[in-house]
Amino acid sequence: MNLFIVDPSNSYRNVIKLTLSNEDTQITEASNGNDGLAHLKNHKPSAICVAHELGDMDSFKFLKKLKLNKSLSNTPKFLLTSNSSPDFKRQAYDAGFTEIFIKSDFPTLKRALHSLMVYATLNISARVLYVEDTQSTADFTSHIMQSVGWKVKHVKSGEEAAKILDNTKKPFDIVVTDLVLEGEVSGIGLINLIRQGNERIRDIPILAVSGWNDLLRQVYVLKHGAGDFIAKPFNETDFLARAINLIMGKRARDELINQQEALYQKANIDSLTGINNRHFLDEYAEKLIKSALAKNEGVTLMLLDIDQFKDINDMMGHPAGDTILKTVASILKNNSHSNDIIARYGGDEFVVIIKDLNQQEVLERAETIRQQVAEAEPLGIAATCSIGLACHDKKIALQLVELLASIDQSPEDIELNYQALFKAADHSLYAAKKAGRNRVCMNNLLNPTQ
Ligand SMILES: Nc1nc2c(ncn2[C@@H]2O[C@H](COP(=O)(O)OP(=O)(O)OP(=O)(O)O)[C@@H](O)[C@H]2O)c(=O)[nH]1
Repeated sequence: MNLFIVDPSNSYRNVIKLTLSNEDTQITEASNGNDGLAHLKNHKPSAICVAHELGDMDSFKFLKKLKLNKSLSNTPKFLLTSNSSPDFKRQAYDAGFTEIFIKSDFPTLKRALHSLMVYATLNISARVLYVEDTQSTADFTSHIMQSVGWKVKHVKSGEEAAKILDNTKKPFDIVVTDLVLEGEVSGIGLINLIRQGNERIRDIPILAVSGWNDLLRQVYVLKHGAGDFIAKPFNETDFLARAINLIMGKRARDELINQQEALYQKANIDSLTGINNRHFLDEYAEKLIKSALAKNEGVTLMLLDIDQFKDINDMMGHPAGDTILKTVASILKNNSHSNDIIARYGGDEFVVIIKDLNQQEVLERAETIRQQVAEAEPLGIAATCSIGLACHDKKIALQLVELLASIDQSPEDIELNYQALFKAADHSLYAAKKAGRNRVCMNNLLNPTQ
């Protein structure tokens, strides 16, 4: 960023240079108004800082003369003054200064210049869906966006825009829409379509453009979900600043979502196998089982343990053991339904919670898994597993309720929860191991094996 300072005080200019020495800012300077104006005839800095007393003129006169230079009309002009009286400040704003800084308040000046620098060096690329029915306005605005390197898709109606949003694979960074459009869908209609659309489009920032600069309409448009509003005819810098703010805001939100997702993954996903970990299981299994039991749905807890895994590790090495763990996880995934929970409980032990299958179906699923593990032989290594099941199936649940009723008890009186199912499945697993491994055992809670 280039900063131009006009101040007669050599030492003050040096202090500013020192203050901004850590920023990526080139500073040029002049010590009086005429030298400053002469310099600015051939240079276009990113911002101009002017002291009030310039020796040969004051800052108001300086600014008046500077206004003749149209190429600087969009350049921010800052007044550096020691005069903090409200009247003086008002005069300075009336004269056209963008912002006023108290000379001794270096931190505030530094923050303002830092923001300006971030913005000036912001080289964002963007895909824009631009909806405007008047060709001349569309040409002018498209040119503004294309001149900063944005890719603009221009259409004239809300219907065309909706179709493109539906079909496009790569999402747009922003939708810029006029309120009056060709066809039946208005700009506000399009905003509603986007905000109430599918999850791929409903968060796209929207900049609404209108020929009517009327407050009620602005508020109405913002309430419908536009991120900002700009009235025609607009200034190029104003338009781009609003569009960039919307795009950057969306990017910041997306980054936050990605960070949350990464945190979730770290906390709940087993890094070796990519399936849920014990933390996730402890958090959600109880809720899932409780809700299944409350609705009298069947629920099964499957506990799978690789047989003599320690020997495999010892003989084939830890990395080979890891491959077996990954193979078992993918077999479990391939045999699961979307609402099952699959987790690596720890070491070579896996848990699957299955909803609403009867005993026979659960046994068949477990048997398939056992067989596939035995046949997989990753890296040519034979491995088997033992599976313990605790099945609380629907029919049994009803029998249980009847049984409890006959002894004057209700289902709430018995502890049928995650811990109980886990314990029962663990008994089954123990039974499977004891009976020689590579087999499935079931414990139906009403007829425990132990
Ligand atoms: N490769 C690998 N091994 C692991 C990992 N986590 C735990 N283990 C090993 O898994 C083995 C688990 O063995 P155990 O469950 O005690 O017993 P086992 O050899 O499987 O015998 P049974 O269960 O009685 O059939 C231990 O040797 C652990 O060191 C891991 O992430 N990768």
